[in-house]
Amino acid sequence: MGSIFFTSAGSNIFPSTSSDFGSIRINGLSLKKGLAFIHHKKQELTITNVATRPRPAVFIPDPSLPTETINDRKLAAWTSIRQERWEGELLVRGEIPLWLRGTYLRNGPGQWNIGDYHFRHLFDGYATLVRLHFENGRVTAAHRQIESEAYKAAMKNNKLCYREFSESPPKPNNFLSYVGELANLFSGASLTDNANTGIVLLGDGRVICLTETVKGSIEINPDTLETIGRFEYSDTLGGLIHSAHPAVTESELLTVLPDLINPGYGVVRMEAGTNERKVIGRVSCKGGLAPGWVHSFPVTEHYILVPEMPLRYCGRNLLRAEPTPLYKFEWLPQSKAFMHVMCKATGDIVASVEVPLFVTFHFINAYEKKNKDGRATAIIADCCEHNADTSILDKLRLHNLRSSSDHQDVLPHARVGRFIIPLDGSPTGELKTALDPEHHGRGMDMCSINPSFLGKKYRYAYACGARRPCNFPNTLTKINLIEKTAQNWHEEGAVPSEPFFVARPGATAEDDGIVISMVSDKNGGGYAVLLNGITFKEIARAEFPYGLPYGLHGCWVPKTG
Ligand SMILES: CC(=O)/C=C/C=C(C)/C=C/C1=C(C)CCCC1(C)C
Ligand SMILES: CC(/C=C/C=O)=C\C=C\C=O
Ligand SMILES: [Fe+2]
Repeated sequence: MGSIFFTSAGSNIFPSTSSDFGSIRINGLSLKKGLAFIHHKKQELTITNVATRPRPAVFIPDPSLPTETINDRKLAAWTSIRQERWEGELLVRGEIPLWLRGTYLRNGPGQWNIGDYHFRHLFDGYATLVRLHFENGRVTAAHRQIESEAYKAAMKNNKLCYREFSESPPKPNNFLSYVGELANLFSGASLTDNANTGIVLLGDGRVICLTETVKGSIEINPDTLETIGRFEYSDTLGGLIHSAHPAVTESELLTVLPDLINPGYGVVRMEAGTNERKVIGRVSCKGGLAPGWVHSFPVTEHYILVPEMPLRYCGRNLLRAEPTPLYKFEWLPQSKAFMHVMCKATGDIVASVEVPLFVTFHFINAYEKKNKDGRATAIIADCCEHNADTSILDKLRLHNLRSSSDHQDVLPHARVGRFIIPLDGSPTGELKTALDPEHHGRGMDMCSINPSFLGKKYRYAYACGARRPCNFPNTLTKINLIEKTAQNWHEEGAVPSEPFFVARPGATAEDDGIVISMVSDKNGGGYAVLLNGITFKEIARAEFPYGLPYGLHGCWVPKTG
């Protein structure tokens, strides 16, 4: 697959690709080779390339391009991107604050097919990056595929070549090749590097896309979205899997590496400006013979928390080529659930407590509860908790996302789960419901906070909630964890992605900023919505000339100078 720029092609512009991604067709205009910048004016667009601007044109989406139509509702969210890359200026409705200067980057699975072969799970898709650049109240946008080895090999060979979240290349047909497969699995050679989940700005300015395989750490250029290459860890720690959500600050990156051979979890720190992870400590599994799934983990000012979910890695399922109900995992309630607390400075485990069974992808935040002498007596850790029910994983199969109608209320219930982990040697911790889940429609995932409050006592969380009936979270919700209330944003038939908080420079109030979310609308279109962080009311939307697939997580690269 060649790189895709818009090229002139008579009166229509097609991406210069031989693939069948489809195309955005712009009539009545011929552009020189290069990136197109598009300014909308209602239905009319002005297209400019770098050399000649502005020239009027009308954007006509190709009606033959697929979007999912369910009961008259078209939704791009669960449909693969239609071309490998695009760049242009968006039509802004409303007013974007002038202080908002910088780039929002969002990662997520955006291509769920290899030719005619269709992936089954949301998490399988090849990574698509989306970029929104805010300056002077205007928004330029782009999307581009991450060129992971897994993606390039699939496109070149027209078949699946690596193990994805739920997909595996076909089973070997004889014993010898089975042994080879085993070796490839345990050396990591057959694992995907499709970095389709997280995206972080390191303290040194590098931007890294992540998935749960260590090899799937890929550096990208935040301006062009170009894949720079694999982020090579310079240490000799190895490790095949890690959390998709490291805790990143200006000075360091902390992450957890589940260890399947010697069941437990390694906790490491990588100083900004280096590629070297150093071990902080290790915690052994308390229940079961395999570690629990660690999609994310919470940190406080002085501690790293390692969650041990009863949804555990399963050696048997890892080896299977065909999918199992819980993919690479198994639900082992008898193995119980634990929270481990590790001191950041020493690596010592200061608490390892049994907690009620839980299922979470995303921890929201955590902080230390202190007594009047300033000593930490407990840790409070909040997460998007799926009521200890693993069925959410099945609901995220593309077939389910594409086929349920709006009227079927099939999204399992979720809540803000609050762990209270005592530091006084008690053997158990608590798991409570932080606020009445009715306030957010009993849907809860894809959370963010004001990043300055990471690890500190905080009041506000932003997340996707539900307006029922629905089959997927369909609201943006601002949770006040002190008042135990929520404010919700909803647009009928639309699917918003993770609300991402950007603080106003100089702000002192926790919620003084804006919240960005990318929305797939019911007509097959898409836009970025901006909400005022305080009022949680919409202040602007920037419309794409096409609908984007659903994405997972974002990061913010501020414009300096
Ligand atoms: C998108 C998301 O939230 C999670 C993605 C997780 C992935 C791609 C996990 C991949 C894995 C394998 C390919 C084999 C080993 C286990 C595991 C890390 C689950
Ligand atoms: C999209 C999602 C859950 C939605 C359910 O409420 C989870 C995504 C996990 C990976 O980042
Ligand atoms: Fe995630």
